[in-house]
Amino acid sequence: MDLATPAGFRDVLPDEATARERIARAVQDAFAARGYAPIETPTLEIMDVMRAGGRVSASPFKLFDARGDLLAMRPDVTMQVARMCATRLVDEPGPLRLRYMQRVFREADGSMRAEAREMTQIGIECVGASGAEADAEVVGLLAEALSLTGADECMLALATVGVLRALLAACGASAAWKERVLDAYHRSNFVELDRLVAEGAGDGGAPPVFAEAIRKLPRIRGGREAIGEARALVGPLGCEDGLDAFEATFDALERRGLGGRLLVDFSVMSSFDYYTGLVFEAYAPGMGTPVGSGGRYDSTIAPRGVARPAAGFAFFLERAMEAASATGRPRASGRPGENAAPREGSFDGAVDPPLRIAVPKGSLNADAVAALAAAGLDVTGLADPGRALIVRNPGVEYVIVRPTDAPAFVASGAADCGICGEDSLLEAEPDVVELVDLGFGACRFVVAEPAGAAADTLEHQRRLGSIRVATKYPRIAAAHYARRGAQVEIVKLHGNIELAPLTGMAERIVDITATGTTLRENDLVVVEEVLSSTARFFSNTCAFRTDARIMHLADELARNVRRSSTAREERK
Ligand SMILES: Nc1ncnc2c1ncn2[C@@H]1O[C@H](COP(=O)(O)OP(=O)(O)OP(=O)(O)O)[C@@H](O)[C@H]1O
Ligand SMILES: O=P(O)(O)OC[C@H]1O[C@H](OP(=O)(O)OP(=O)(O)O)[C@H](O)[C@@H]1O
Repeated sequence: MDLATPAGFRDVLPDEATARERIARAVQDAFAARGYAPIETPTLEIMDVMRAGGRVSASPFKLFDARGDLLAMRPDVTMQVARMCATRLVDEPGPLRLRYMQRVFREADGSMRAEAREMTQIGIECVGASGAEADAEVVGLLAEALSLTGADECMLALATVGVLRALLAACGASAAWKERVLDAYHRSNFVELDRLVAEGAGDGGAPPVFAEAIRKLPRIRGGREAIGEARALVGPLGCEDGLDAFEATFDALERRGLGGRLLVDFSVMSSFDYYTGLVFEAYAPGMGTPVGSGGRYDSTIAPRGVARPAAGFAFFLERAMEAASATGRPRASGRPGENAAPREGSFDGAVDPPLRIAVPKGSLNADAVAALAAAGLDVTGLADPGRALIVRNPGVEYVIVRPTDAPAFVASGAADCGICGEDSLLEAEPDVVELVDLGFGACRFVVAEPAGAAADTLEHQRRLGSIRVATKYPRIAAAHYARRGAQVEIVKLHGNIELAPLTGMAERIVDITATGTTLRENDLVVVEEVLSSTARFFSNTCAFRTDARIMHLADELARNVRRSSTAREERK
């Protein structure tokens, strides 16, 4: 008999269970002292209810019940509370102050399979109260709860979603363009945002003043002054929605003594769909994923058509305990835990732990090293590291990775930021901030088949209803064929993809081509274009928000890209 626990699940031993019990009691007591009453929600939830709030976190376990309803083990509790308030609590006079501590079930995405699939969510919802004091109450309680767990070095990043909504509503762009902008915000893809803005009004985009504001907004960050910066950006366009309330909330939190733990960051709204005002996330030093998050979601609870104000948060007990006990990831030098406060954009290494950058080996390596050197980093030893996998220089630490692994290193927080091809990011779909198109490593993804095989491929398709497509990039290939509505069977290979149609293993391939030499030498021809790719500089989401050196480096890299493209233009 195999005595293992299911993947992503674990037993909790007495030591840890005792600590969990103590912390949970302290946190629940603190919530209760503020008038929050306990609730419980079902472990299984109807999928449609979960989806009512927009994007849902992936639940690893779904099943049909005997009535034919599609159920999921809850990945989140907020939508369940919203449902509870819209139904059985609908006639209760507000404000309702509710607290919970429940297990939730999450599917770790792609490369992050080592993550837990069962976690303990502790949260509150405050329904029926609005205004700065209500918002500050919620944020203040998150800070207090995290302190009670021992994770008192957590930083809180705040934003309000009203500004972006107002910009999109007023800009006059096409619905499709606005949808793409929102999607780029959600995916924290600044490169795509820049591209959409550059498209211009002619292609359904926003006129330049609005487009520029939409591009700049997620880059606004700092302390209180960042609110003023946002105001200066969107005020002239009449899009200050929610900023007064946001400022009042910030003041109220400062009055509660939380000023030193607050970051204003308008990219935080990337992660949310159903929020209508304040949004916030809590980051612990050295941890690659947020410990908790929350916000105001006034229109979600709309019983009998009447919206009810609501705000809340949830945090993961396990992550908070990890943040408290440690220390985050092991660091080769510098003291862990020091990188909580937003830091200045310097690389002197005197105070800060070194910035850790994932650098691709292989064909992108030389250009990546050159770009980092041109941005002012000390790249000594990086071009020729021998068998060393980590190169340490003052203020910076390079981890040398296979390009396909770079997204996993950065998304998990094992590296603060990194470089790899856009193709690797598209394939891994990691939760990272995509910051700069570095321009090098240009290649195309194409569908190819042996020259003269078109008729055979068609016949195969006609007889069997699908064809076999070999690729190293199953997600990119599947997305391409899904867009075209064509049925294929994907054969995943790790290299020398061209062999597949030459040996009868598949009819076609989806693969990278740059010079076209490999296709030519193997007598393959391109039958479709899929996408083109260049190298990207990208960042861990928490590191991006708490470490000012990353934006500084992104700015330097982007400036150099612009400089070389201007020089190229001038030479023409
Ligand atoms: N002709 C090309 N062939 C392969 N990759 C290219 C080419 N041109 C540019 N690239 C970029 O370089 C990256 C791959 O680099 P490289 O060939 O060194 O690694 P790999 O061995 O294919 O990947 P891994 O080691 O991660 O499996 C691609 O992801 C792509 O972004
Ligand atoms: O158009 P070209 O300039 O000839 O480049 C294309 C070749 O490069 C890539 O292979 P890679 O070198 O990454 O090796 P792999 O087959 O092991 O992936 C790709 O898979 C092609 O085989």
